[in-house]
Amino acid sequence: MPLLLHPRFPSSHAAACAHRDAAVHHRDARPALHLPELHATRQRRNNVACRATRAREAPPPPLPKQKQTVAPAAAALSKEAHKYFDHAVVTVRAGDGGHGAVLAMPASPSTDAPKSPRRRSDKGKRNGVKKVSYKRNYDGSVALPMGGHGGDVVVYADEASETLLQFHEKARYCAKRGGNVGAAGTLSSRMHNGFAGETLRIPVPVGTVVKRKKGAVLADLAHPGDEVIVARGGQGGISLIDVPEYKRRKAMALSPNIMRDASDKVLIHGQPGEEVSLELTLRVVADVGLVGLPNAGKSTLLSAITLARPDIADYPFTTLMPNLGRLGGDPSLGALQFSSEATLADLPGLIEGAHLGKGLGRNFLRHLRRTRVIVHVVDAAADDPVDDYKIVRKELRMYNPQYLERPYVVVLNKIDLPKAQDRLSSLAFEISSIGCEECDDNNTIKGNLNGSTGENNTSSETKAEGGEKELRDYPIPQAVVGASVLKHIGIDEMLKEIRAALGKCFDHRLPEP
Ligand SMILES: Nc1nc2c(ncn2[C@@H]2O[C@H](COP(=O)(O)OP(=O)(O)OP(=O)(O)O)[C@@H](O)[C@H]2O)c(=O)[nH]1
Repeated sequence: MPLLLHPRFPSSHAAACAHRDAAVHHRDARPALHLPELHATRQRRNNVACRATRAREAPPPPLPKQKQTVAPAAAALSKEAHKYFDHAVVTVRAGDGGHGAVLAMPASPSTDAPKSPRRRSDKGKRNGVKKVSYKRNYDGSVALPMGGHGGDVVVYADEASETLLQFHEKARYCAKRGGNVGAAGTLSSRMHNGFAGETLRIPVPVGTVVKRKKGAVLADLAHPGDEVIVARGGQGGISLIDVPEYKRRKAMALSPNIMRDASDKVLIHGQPGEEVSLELTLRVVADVGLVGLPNAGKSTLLSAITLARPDIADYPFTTLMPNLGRLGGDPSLGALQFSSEATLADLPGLIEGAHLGKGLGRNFLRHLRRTRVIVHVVDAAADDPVDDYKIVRKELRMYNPQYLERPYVVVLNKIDLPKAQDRLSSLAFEISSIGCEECDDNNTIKGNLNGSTGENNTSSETKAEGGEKELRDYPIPQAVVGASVLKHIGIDEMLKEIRAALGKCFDHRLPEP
């Protein structure tokens, strides 16, 4: 008869005895050493001891290394948040399944018991023993309790969350395991499944792309409330009935889950939860992206037309992380036309070579990906505003040529300064001439210039040799407006043009009138 193992009667004693016997046997079986051999062995032992002593004498230098690795990371997080806010790698582990149990059948009433006269209170009892009613499966077999399912791990887009910085402080998250089947012992109708482990929900900013590390993209959480299960909890273990062999046939009629031998015990163990490493990348979700060289006045523009209050200062790279602001709907338009608010993202200033990562440009450029309209801010009082304009356009093109296909408005800023005021019209003309009015691509939009004819350019003539498109092969701006966002000059005109560009993008989503 096969040996039936039961958790209530562990075989640890037997195992210990077997281990001791084996040890004794092993000692006895060791061949006797002759004297020279014995001497050599002692010598070897001494050598080892000496080496060990020497090793202990010179311990590896401990603390300074730890300081170097841990402390700067924490300091860097607060000082250089812009390097970390939009990318993080985390490891998540779902909960293990809870364990099932090995159960015994309840004792059957003794056939030898003397028969006593049946009373009213004995209703439902057979020979004085209460008849047990078990929970049943669909097929009629007795439902044995299962270990609880391990908790899943879910990542969801939360509007209250803004950056991924917290994942640099804590990079490992574990869900709870499922509960074990509470009662081992005798099968009864009151037994419950183990409790399911709670789902671990991890909030991330809206716009986070969740990807397996070095693997496939799992989800793009572009809208508030979007969520994805990234790791599934382990299945709970099943329970088994342990009955002696002579009772098996009867027990099998009740349930097929009869324990046969020790190897069945693995079935009662819950499955381990999934563990995955995830790469989280934040791509800002905004309808409008503000681009331009450092110090052009992008943050000032954002604070002039929205309630956002970004840092503004007279030195480049004041903005290190995208700032978001909400643009109210245009009250002059009907509710259906454009009542919804649009989000504006003020991106850090771009410099020449940004597409190659200069000034962390690549990190910022990727935040334009979801924008529909680009507002290009140019400092009209700078030495060469047209060149500044071209530098930024070229960087956009080299990072992602599709950025140049999007409708865009050029804001010639700082016209309160005399230098800018004098050359405003010539600048507007020059900038609005760089591009083609009707480009080949389907997704380009016919330009709407303030006085520009765009005569100088025809796309067929200006295509660069070798097939790569030049700036003039991309659409001209929707509008070029002069403004002083600091002094609130030309703000209405600018807003009108931004809304017009946005309106064109939203038009195709509006319901048919
Ligand atoms: N005279 C004048 N100064 C302006 C105007 N707009 C912005 N400025 C000034 O230009 C400087 C830079 O402005 P910011 O808004 O920080 O420029 P930014 O483009 O966001 O700069 P980065 O953060 O480096 O990308 C600040 O000193 C502003 O006060 C304007 O219309 N007129």
